[in-house]
Amino acid sequence: MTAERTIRVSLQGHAYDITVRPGLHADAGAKLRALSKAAKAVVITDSNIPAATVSAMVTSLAAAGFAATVATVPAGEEHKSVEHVLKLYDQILPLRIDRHTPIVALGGGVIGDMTGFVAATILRGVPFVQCPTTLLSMVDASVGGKTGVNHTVGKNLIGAFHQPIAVLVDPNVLKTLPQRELRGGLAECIKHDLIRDAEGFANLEKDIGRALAVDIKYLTELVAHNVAIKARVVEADPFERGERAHLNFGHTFGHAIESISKYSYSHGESVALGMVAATRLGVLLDLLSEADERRIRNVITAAGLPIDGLKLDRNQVVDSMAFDKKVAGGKIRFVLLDGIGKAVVRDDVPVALVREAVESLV
Ligand SMILES: NC(=O)c1ccc[n+]([C@@H]2O[C@H](COP(=O)([O-])OP(=O)(O)OC[C@H]3O[C@@H](n4cnc5c(N)ncnc54)[C@H](O)[C@@H]3O)[C@@H](O)[C@H]2O)c1
Ligand SMILES: O=C(O)C(=O)C[C@@H](O)[C@H](O)[C@H](O)COP(=O)(O)O
Ligand SMILES: [Zn+2]
Repeated sequence: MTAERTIRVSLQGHAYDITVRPGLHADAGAKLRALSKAAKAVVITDSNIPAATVSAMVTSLAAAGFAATVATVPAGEEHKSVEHVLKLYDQILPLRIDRHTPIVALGGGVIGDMTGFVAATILRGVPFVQCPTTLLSMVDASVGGKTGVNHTVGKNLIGAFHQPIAVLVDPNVLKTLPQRELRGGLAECIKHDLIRDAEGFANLEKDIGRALAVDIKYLTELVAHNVAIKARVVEADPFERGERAHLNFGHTFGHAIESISKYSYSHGESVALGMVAATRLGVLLDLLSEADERRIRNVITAAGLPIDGLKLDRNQVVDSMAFDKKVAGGKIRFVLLDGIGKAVVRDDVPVALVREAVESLV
């Protein structure tokens, strides 16, 4: 049996545990009961989450004395919108919840971000629990309290910071996850090691095949490793006033690609391409060696993620980067690598080099 791992996110007034164990969702109700006396709970999920995963959660909540209602949105990034948040309010408000009623996010990052936003805004704020079901949401999206939705102008442009009261990760649910989604999660794992952990990156180069083979023991360790990296960054800078921007490595290019492609590139695929472009920019600025660039391209390829073949209007991609939330004083702030394991932020990158980096994706 794989041991339970607990990673504390120590935020003043908003501390919580991330618990990781195969089979954990059977105990989700009991874990939540230790944090809440509420009589009701609401589960938000999407139309692709296997029925068995949803009913196991409802059963676990009921066994702990929660009368649970399920609210469902259609699956897909294109539904991460204000319109679907309104539909969730329509489903939840008639249930007569109160300010203590916990809302459970059961799904990938789309569900986690939307549920967090609903929880931040309904009745001016109710508690919520992250029960991530994709690798991407286990290693990244469920932690740190960034919640929100997309706008036609760009990714995640509407939202709020709202921390969950617990993150409950059951890696067994990854057995039903499509391979494309598993690969997407590896993009954020690669990102975490690139910005903070050179040794972790070397381990990932060696072991990435175990993730793709859905080795649950390995995936449990991988999730624990990644959430520990993310938790330390979020603790140091919960509202992204400084070093939290490092978690955006690959996202300035990535969000532009995701949005311009109308989400035909998934978040993980867009971040992979974004990391390739940001890596190229690092080489062009003499921060990173070509040998390190080869290692990065190789591990992204080994994860089954794209490094080129971009079929989008390059000017549109560059233009869309102006909507990045890290823009300050009209300047785009790029997260770059100053070697593997170390991130830096630069706001002095010539646009010609940005274009060259985007060209390298074609
Ligand atoms: N808040 C954050 O810090 C943060 C971090 C990273 C990404 N994100 C956001 O997360 C989103 C991407 O999340 P994602 O990659 O999880 O995508 P997703 O939520 O769209 O899930 C991908 C697909 O997998 C399906 N699925 C989920 N779990 C499943 C399971 N166990 N079995 C079978 N199918 C399953 C979903 O229904 C969906 O169709 C983006 O919107 C991104 O902006 C947020
Ligand atoms: O938690 C963070 O901080 C991140 O940047 C994590 C990213 O992986 C994630 O995609 C996040 O939603 C991006 O945030 P945004 O502020 O650039 O919209
Ligand atoms: Zn991301």
